[in-house]
Amino acid sequence: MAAYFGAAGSRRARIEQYVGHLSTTGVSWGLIGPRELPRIWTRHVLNCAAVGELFDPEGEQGPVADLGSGAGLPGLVLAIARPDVSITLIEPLERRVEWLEMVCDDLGVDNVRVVRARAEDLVDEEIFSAVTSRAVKALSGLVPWTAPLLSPGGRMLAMKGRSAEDEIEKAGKTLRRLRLDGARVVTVGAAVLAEPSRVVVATRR
Ligand SMILES: C[S@@+](CC[C@H](N)C(=O)[O-])C[C@H]1O[C@@H](n2cnc3c(N)ncnc32)[C@H](O)[C@@H]1O
Repeated sequence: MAAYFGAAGSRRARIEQYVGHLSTTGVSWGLIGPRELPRIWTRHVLNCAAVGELFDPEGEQGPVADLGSGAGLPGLVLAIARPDVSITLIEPLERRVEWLEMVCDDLGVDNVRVVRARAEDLVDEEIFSAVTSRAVKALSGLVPWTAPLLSPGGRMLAMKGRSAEDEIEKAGKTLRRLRLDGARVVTVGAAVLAEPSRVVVATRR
């Protein structure tokens, strides 16, 4: 955990506070299943924090969006781990947005914005240097939501499981049509996690 949140200090305190919210109101509001609680750190928090290994260590070029953020995974975890990066959490469901706003307020994070919207409704309104996502849609459906939100040179960072390579193959035409180049699977978190995270990375031409 120290690798992403420090051994002590505000990032460490905030991530513990966030896990406190996830394990209480996160469950009672239906954002996370009670059966996830025993593995909340490994399978959710650290697994998501590992995506930050793909951010520029000197700071991202522009703001980052997390598409379909749900309970803030991975977006809010990344915002806590990387207070130097501005992160917009995009989520269409009112109740989830309300929970995210409540939690962000309580944590006192000032690098996070919560936007209630469907990704496809933000086209031509918002541009980001990276767009993260986890468990939102298969890649062939996710690419049309992600690509229009990226600046030239911006990167899609889509967390995926074992199906990642398959999904890249199936989305080949869509990736080319929407000018996302070099789609590949990158493994992150190997030094911290027994099961490292897998991220599909592609760059907007
Ligand atoms: C399975 S949940 C995953 C939530 C979170 N990323 C996680 O890994 O726990 C999928 C999320 O995508 C959101 N979503 C569905 N359609 C969307 C759209 N068109 N644009 C943005 N988000 C959407 C849902 O409301 C939901 O919160």
